[in-house]
Amino acid sequence: MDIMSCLLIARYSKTAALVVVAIFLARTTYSGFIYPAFLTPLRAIPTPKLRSWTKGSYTIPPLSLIAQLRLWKSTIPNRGLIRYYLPGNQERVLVTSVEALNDILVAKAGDFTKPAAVRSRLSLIAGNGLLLSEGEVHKAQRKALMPAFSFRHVKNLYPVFWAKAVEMAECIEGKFLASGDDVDRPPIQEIRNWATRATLDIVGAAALGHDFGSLRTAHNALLKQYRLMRQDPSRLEMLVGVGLSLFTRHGGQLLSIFPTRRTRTVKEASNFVRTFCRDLVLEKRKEPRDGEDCKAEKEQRMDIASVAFRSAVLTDDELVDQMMTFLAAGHGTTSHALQWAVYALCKDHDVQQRLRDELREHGINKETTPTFSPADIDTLPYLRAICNETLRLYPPVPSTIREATRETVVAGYRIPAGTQFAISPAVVNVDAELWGPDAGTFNPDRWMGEGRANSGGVRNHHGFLTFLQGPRSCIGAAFAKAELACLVAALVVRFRMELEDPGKEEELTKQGVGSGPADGVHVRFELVK
Ligand code: HEM
Repeated sequence: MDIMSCLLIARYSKTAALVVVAIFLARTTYSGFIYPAFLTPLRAIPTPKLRSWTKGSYTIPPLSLIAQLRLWKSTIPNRGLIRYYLPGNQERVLVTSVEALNDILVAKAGDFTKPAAVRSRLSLIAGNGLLLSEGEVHKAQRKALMPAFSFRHVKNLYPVFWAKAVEMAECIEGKFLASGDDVDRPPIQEIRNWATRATLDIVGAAALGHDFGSLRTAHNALLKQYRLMRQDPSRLEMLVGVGLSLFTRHGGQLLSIFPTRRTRTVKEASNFVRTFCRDLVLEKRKEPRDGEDCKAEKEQRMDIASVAFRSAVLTDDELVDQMMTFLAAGHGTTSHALQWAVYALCKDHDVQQRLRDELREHGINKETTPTFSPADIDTLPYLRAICNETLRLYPPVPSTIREATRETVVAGYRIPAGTQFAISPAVVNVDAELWGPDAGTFNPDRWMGEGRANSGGVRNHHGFLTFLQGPRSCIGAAFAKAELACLVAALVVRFRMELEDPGKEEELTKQGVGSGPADGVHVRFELVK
């Protein structure tokens, strides 16, 4: 290359670099200052005063994101909506009133979907099943699956929940020590470990008709794949994501196309789970074709997938996606709920003892467990109250997102298509206007007494948002509540539980799916005599 060419390249690369810097500065100024202050069509909606381009509206770093949302809700005067900004100054709207919730979740539910970026990220973990389908496809899938998730049918699954809950307690006690295991099992164990294994086994047996046996084997291949899929993006990926967000709303989606080590690992793990579910469907397909006995046996299968399979509405491929959805939506969430329940019970020994007394009064104790009818679990008011209060104060899905697909109106504000909303059970479930002044404390008694068992005394049913409301509410709510009740009962009847560090305080921190106590809850188990 001659000297002239070198000089030309140097000159043009300098110009190109200057152009990139200029575009970057112009975009930053526009999206960081001009747009949110003067141009956004949402400027009538109140917004936090402080804002920076790198942190968006999150300007109080020691506060978790959830704590920050709660602070805005209680300190910024608003009429149901608060506008805030993510890092990179992407705009989002927090929904704070029951009227606005009703607009988005019920009255105008058809005007909202999960954003495409969220769907494409979640589809790897949860398949393209009920959780992520939209419109008419969703309606048809929901109709096909409703009978299997109805309370009447879920009751048939209680024995499975109870058997697995007892197995978990027995494992903690050390009943199934493999040779080589420590015979003097230490009394302190991490609840997260057992909760994850128990809830995977339960969703396997009750929703898929397959026993993973993960309670008895520490290393489960499927659990490993879910751990791999939950990897957070690296710092570099996050930085690139924020950079991309300056130019496009689809930065997250673009990022997932880059073949980084993380995206490759997540795709491989997703394929593993998909292949596993496909094999299960093939097994179901191959099963008894001949013989009345086999047919009768098949018809007795109560697991959710078998019921859906018998209805013959879903194709095999659709069933594979639904199975992936049940696995993803059904085990982490309940595992987190159990971890929070144990944490709350360890924090209040009177509540723990009162529950133990109730269980015993109803004839449930370690020895008489086999004669106990699992369906009785619904008849224990205090157990139910504790589970509901745990789900209220520590919602395992602390927030979710909706995007307007067309221009619409929410809480009286005109909302353009593309506006994103944060719907946060973690914020709404502790609203003092709905729950009273003790909304932020763990108080199972709010669910006790005349007419309170199902409402907890909340002023409006949208105030309990743990399973959302409306046509996109959790289809597995009855399943999850009964499962949690069995798991809690089986632990409390057998053990007196105390935190390893009784002074430890835990709070909900993360947004999105799956927020458990940060340290997995280290508990000292003492056998109840
Ligand atoms: C404590 C446990 C659980 C909690 C807190 C929970 C919470 C939720 C929430 C908040 C949603 C709505 C998400 C959104 O649209 O943004 C949802 C949807 C869903 N959940 Fe659950 N869930 C739990 C357990 C389960 C279980 C055990 C299953 C199945 C076995 C399940 C299956 C589903 C499905 C299929 C959907 C999609 C429903 C639809 O869009 O029509 N969930 N869940």
